Amino acid sequence: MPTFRLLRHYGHLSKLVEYRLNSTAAATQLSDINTTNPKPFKDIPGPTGIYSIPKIGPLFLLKPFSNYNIFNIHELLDGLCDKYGSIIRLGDAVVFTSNPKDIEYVYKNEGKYPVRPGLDILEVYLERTKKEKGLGVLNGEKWAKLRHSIQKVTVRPKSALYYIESQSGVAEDLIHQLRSIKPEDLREMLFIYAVESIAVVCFNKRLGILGEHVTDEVKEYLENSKLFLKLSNHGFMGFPFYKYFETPTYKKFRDATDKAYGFGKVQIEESLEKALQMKKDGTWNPDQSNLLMTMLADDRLSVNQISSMVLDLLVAGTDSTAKTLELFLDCLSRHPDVQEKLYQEILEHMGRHGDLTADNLPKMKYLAACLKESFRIHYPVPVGTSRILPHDVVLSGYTVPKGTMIGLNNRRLVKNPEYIKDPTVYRPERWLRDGHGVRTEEIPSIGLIPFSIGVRNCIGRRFAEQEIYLAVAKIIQNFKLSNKDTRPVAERKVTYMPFGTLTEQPMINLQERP
Ligand code: HEM
Repeated sequence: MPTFRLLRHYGHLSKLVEYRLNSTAAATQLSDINTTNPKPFKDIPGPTGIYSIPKIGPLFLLKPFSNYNIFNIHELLDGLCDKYGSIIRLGDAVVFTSNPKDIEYVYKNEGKYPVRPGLDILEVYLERTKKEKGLGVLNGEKWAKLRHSIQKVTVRPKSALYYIESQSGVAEDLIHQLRSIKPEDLREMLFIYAVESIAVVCFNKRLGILGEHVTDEVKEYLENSKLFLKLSNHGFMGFPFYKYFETPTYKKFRDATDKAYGFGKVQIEESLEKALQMKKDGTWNPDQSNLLMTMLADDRLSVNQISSMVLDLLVAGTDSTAKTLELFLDCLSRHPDVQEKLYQEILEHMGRHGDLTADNLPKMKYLAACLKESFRIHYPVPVGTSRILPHDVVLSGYTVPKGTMIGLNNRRLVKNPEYIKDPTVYRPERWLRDGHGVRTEEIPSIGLIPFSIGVRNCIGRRFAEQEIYLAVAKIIQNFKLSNKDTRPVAERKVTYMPFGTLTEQPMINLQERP
């Protein structure tokens, strides 16, 4: 998610309570909705007393009044669901639901221009520095226009396959690096891998940062992009003073973002120069996927908009993928049986030394099942996505007024024994289909949607999945993973910053296969 897109959707209770939109979008009237006599909003179960004070009540659920903050908000929500059920109301403007029917209903009613709660600190930064807003910050028609231009080259099933060969080279370099690293360096290495891999898509070139000698410039970029993510999270909590003056946190955020953007900008300028030259010379083959060229060919987009969009993808596409990889490898390292089965699939389709290709990737069904199960055990985001609808809806029999922030709690849904057998067990087989295309276990189709669905779903899904498959297939082809920590996967604590990451460093041992 675009990292900051994700940041936009989750938690931010102080911000969420502000949302009551007066949308003019075409509205489905309550009378259209399949419900009779819905109960009023105020009857939705949830914490009462000070917690239900309009606007500020939900803030009392968080630090310093409790042990919860934006990083462990999933634990707060779990506790509330245990107490109140699948739909809960927080204060006067926030609802979370893990009822699959509600989730489906919200997506069906999200409208042409779905709205997610925003990440204001980034928006404030972009406005103050007079930078173009990317997909991460836009809404309405402006969002739709930009989305339309970019999704042509990102969401088609084959979009990512165009890059598979170059990204496979990045995975090869990762293996080389993994041969000599200590377990405690794995997290950093996966982050660098994710940057290098998405850069292939964004700039049509290798940055060359997955090498022995990482330059100071690259180190600075890595540090600042991490700081950017971390501070974006901090910006969520409490009253948004940064909107009115430059608070110390805002200043740190501003400096980190300036530097992270600065690095990306240099890359973009170089790549744009080449792309413009190709356009001039007529040497660009439009059948060849080239994100920058496709955007340049769209006269409706300015060069500044293109730059900001590419930066959006770069930032959004790194931490998300790196953290998912980390959680996935941690699951595999605790399940030698699963690893062995996956290794056999790799031998069958890729061979002992071969690569993942556009031909054999679709055959790797077990690999895909393993990733799905990893997403289920450690949902990548603390809830799911969220929406602010332009009209009233009825969820779980209660009226939910327009403008309410509706958190779709898919994370909770895919851990609920009502819908998933043995939810704490890592069992990729549950995602496999039999010869008739039927899943071995019945699972609600709306349950596991880590990239979300609908017109505002994750634009980078194909790239993220491909980068993860490339890395994991190569890692399992070359190493046996083990873990000194023998706790079951479901007991591993995850912190959301904003993507799920192991609270304790992953301590995975990589043993070279003979
Ligand atoms: C495992 C990795 C990833 C996960 C779990 C993830 C998840 C998500 C989710 C849940 C959303 C919100 C969708 C919604 O509200 O309906 C989202 C949006 C988005 N993601 Fe990802 N994402 C990942 C990787 C990426 C990558 C690699 C890129 C870029 C190449 C990317 C770019 C975006 C963008 C630009 C949006 C905003 C789309 C919009 O608002 O139109 N994501 N992502």
